[in-house]
Amino acid sequence: MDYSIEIDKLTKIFNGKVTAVDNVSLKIGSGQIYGLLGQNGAGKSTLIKMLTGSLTPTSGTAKIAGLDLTKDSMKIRKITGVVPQDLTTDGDLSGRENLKLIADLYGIPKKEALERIDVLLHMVDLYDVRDRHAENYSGGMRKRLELACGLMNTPEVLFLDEPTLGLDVTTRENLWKYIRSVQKEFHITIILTSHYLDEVDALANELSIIDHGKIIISGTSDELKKSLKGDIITLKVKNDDEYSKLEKFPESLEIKRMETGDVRMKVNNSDEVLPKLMKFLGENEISPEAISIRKPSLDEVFIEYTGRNINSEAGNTDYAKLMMGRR
Ligand SMILES: Nc1ncnc2c1ncn2[C@@H]1O[C@H](COP(=O)(O)OP(=O)(O)OP(=O)(O)O)[C@@H](O)[C@H]1O
Repeated sequence: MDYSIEIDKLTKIFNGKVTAVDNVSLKIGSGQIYGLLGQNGAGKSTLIKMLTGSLTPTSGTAKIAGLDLTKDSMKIRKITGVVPQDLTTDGDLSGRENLKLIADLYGIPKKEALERIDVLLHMVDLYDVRDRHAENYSGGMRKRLELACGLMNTPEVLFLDEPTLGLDVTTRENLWKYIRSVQKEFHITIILTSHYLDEVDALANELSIIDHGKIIISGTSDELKKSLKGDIITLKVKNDDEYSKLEKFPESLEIKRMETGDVRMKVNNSDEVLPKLMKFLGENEISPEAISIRKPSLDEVFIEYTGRNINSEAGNTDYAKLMMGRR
């Protein structure tokens, strides 16, 4: 396989204390959208900043399109595009002026720059508002302008750091359309960081889960889901005694207690197992406050490998929940 990015034991320790990226090794194939999925503070931005040359690694190496991160940093800047988390475009300039500014920074000849600006403005559907000040764009339009800026130097590799952060659901999904079309039109490799499971699931051909600076698991979304080998039943039990009794349930393939105190049980087929579980609960006088059943999904993968929900505040609203009403 042809690799766009080869990372070898990359580490970043801030102030000799905070290990933001911890010994990461990863190979990313050319021409795909690769997702780096992790909670806030997991180390995604730090990894991207090292790969794009804005942070020096504490140790380790990486190659971008065959170029060495430490030796060829200038060349790497020329062949990579970055759309950072924060807005970089100037609100006092129009969309077109912002793109012109980037073209000047890259030293792109004027005629070529003007042609490319038009192509990009059409691509992100901003051509009609090209002369409007960027500060008057909506959140989604502004992000699309950022995307176009990241493409101005026709990069081989494009880094998108939390591209839809802070956007509403509809605008996020709309932006996904543009990200897909960029990858399709330009055949470039896109590295996308996100803490939105649905985003990574929808866009990435392959992904890695990053937690506390480490890569926990990598693969396609389907591979990761299949690795769960079964359905998950989560029970909110009252105490250790109930947990000990539950451990004896014969149909359970695996059972563990989460940081939240919930019990997570893996079973082959929840449809068949559930009636048996209900009988077992009754016979053993276990009365959980809630039971939820989940088929393999990317959020389940995240919980399985990190022990936590990716967005604890979001709660469990996504899941089919079976409440038992015994509060
Ligand atoms: N310049 C810095 N100095 C000290 N610590 C830092 C610095 N930058 C990041 N960190 C720490 O490194 C860890 C990883 O941060 P990073 O921004 O890479 O995470 P992230 O996964 O991108 O999250 P987010 O999306 O919220 O930015 C965090 O603990 C963060 O506080």
